[in-house]
Amino acid sequence: MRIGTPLTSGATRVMLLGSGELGKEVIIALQRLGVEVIAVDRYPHAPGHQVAHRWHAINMADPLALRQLVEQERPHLIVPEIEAIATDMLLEIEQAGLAEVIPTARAAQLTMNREGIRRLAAETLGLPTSPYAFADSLAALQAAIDQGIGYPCLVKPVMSSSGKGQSTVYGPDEVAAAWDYAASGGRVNQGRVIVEGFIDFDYEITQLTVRASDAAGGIETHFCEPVGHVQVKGDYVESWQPQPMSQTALLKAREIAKAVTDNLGGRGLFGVELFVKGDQVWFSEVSPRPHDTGLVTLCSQRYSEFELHARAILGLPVDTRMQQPGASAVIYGGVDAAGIAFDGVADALSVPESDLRLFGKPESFTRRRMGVALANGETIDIARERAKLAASRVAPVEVK
Ligand SMILES: Nc1ncnc2c1ncn2[C@@H]1O[C@H](COP(=O)(O)OP(=O)(O)OP(=O)(O)O)[C@@H](O)[C@H]1O
Ligand SMILES: NCC(=O)N[C@@H]1O[C@H](COP(=O)([O-])[O-])[C@@H](O)[C@H]1O
Ligand SMILES: [Mg+2]
Repeated sequence: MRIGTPLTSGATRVMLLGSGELGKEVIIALQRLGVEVIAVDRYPHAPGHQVAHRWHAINMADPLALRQLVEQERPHLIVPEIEAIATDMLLEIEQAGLAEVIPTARAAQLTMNREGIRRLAAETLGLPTSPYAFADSLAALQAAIDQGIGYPCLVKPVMSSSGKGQSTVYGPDEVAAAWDYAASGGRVNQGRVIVEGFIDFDYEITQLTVRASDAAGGIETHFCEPVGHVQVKGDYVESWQPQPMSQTALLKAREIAKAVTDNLGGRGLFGVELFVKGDQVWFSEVSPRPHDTGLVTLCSQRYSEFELHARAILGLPVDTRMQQPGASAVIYGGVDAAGIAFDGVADALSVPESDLRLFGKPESFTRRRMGVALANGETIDIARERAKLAASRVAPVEVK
């Protein structure tokens, strides 16, 4: 793709729908390639707003507001960064030729709702997943568990991310609480949940997968080294690269990732979430965009997942090489307050081979991800210890 000069009539314009910590890094990568970037989120001064050419705060789930903004800004590419977007309107925009949606409007639509992507993976593509059912009421949820899903199981809103509204249910007396929590925790409350049988995995990975243009004008699939991670309450707290895997499990993981991403199509980076036990691999879900656990690639790869996404969506060549083992550890807000400060940054950065990203979110919540520590080391164990140590030294504090 030819790239113009930002802020002139020939500019290459990219609009991010969602401008959190992941979008912020994509925007920085695009800015470095001379792209004009318009950052959109639901609230002002989102992380990506702070590094874009222009920013807007709108309700991205409102189709008319979305259409109006696209007509006003005329982006060449629209890059969804969160799930909760008016994806019907993205389809209309794509069909009208107003802009290209990354990777495709259909991919955004299928992955915004757990039902779409789960049925595609399990029923259309025949990939191994946890047993699952959908329910629209507490009674239906209880029936699904009784009729086969069993305990323990996970209950999740069909539309949510970062573990919001998700709980693990160990017995019949916990079902009602899980239903209520799911109904309150979805980003767009649909009153519908997925219930999944619990997979007792050895470890879980994100298989970052890139669909990029090749020299012949087709699309080639590239894989990053597997990213291992630890999740607490459905939200990632630590990740590392590479995750050691048996050759059989790695091949299966990549086969699954290829099948899913081939079906979703388009160009860009995907985060394919997989559970692994021995040589067995289950598909969990996929983000058609950079993945939070992939923040580790900011220190472990030659080109981070954000740079790879930027290159792939622009039709440029990619290189998924890992350079050195790395790890990331999340920094939560710890306090409910606006305009917080971070103490201990110097101590954190005195950890060998460490780095930090403080996202600049205007408001902190106890469990809101406000930053991440990164570290390298000769082994993943050393990198993980360093990242955790650096993260633990950063102290978010209220500014009085
Ligand atoms: N069926 C399952 N069996 C065992 N663990 C599970 C299952 N489903 C989810 N988990 C655990 O919960 C985590 C979060 O689940 P999931 O990825 O579905 O939630 P999410 O809200 O989409 O999170 P994110 O947006 O951060 O990817 C998983 O990474 C895994 O650790
Ligand atoms: N697992 C998905 C994920 O990590 N998404 C990232 O979190 C942001 C929302 O954060 P917020 O909830 O703190 O506003 C999103 O914009 C995206 O960058
Ligand atoms: Mg997930």
